[in-house]
Amino acid sequence: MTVNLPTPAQPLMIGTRGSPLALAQAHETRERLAHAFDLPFEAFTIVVIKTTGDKIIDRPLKEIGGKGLFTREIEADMLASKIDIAVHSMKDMPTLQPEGLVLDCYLPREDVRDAFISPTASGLDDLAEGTRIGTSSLRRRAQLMVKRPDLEVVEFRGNLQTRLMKLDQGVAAATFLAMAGLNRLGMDEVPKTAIETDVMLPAVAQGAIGIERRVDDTRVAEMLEAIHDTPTGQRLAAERSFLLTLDGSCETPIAGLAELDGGTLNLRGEVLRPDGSEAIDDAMSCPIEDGPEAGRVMAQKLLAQAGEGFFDWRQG
Ligand SMILES: NCc1[nH]cc(CCC(=O)O)c1CC(=O)O
Repeated sequence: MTVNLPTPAQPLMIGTRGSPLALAQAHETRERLAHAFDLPFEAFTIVVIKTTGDKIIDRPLKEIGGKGLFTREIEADMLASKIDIAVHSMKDMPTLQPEGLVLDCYLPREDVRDAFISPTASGLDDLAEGTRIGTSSLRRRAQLMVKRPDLEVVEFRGNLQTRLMKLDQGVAAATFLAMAGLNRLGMDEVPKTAIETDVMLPAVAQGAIGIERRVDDTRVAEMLEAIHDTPTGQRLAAERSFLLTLDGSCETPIAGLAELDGGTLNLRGEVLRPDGSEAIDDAMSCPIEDGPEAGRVMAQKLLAQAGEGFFDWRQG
């Protein structure tokens, strides 16, 4: 290793959002880097950056619109060299990064499944007709409507803690959260049931943390190589290629998951109408290195199958 390592006097600046989950992910990144290079924690500074998505919490995300609601300010600070790396939930990341930035470092992926959260019900089949379910995710709403069109969905924004509080207040009887977030926060006491991926296919990149950097920062590139998890990178390459070809945005219910089995990559994908009136899915297997191509091909197949009109509700 020839790089100039950071020191407490000249720390590596780690940018992150300020939510408890974002902070936990930034701390995990710092721990992994400190461990990999035998550095004290003081060689890293965690910088909390407030994004547009954090500032507006009283409206559904799809009404605010625009890509990168949770990333724009962080990326601007990185381009201005106020921070050196940014830690992101890959699920929330646009498929393309701004000029000058690159995302090619992933930490080992957490549980990819969604969790069913309810203080009273044990699962989707355990809910009376008309029960209110809280979610702000178009994907989860659409997938829920496929299985239980009789339930009522209410908009549920805010961070994990806020959503759990809303359940306690009876705003809804149940909600969905990613298992990954609950695990990373050590929230073992939350009443949850993991939903298998054949029942609810997760969002592309769910459970994965990505670390973004400036393209020309070779020192940081070398450091990040030491903590990069190759299997996670291979899976996300396939999933994000699928998403990119579908042109997925926040207005599009899309699910996708790649899994590795020896040298084989198994990819599943799904597109839905927001009201759950139609869902189209597909699965493919290929050698791991062909994952991105499989993602493209599967997206094109789904687009062809969906046909004219399927995406008409998609705005812009
Ligand atoms: N959209 C918010 C978001 N972004 C990442 C996670 C969870 C952690 C992850 O999937 O990596 C969550 C919350 C949730 O879906 O429960």
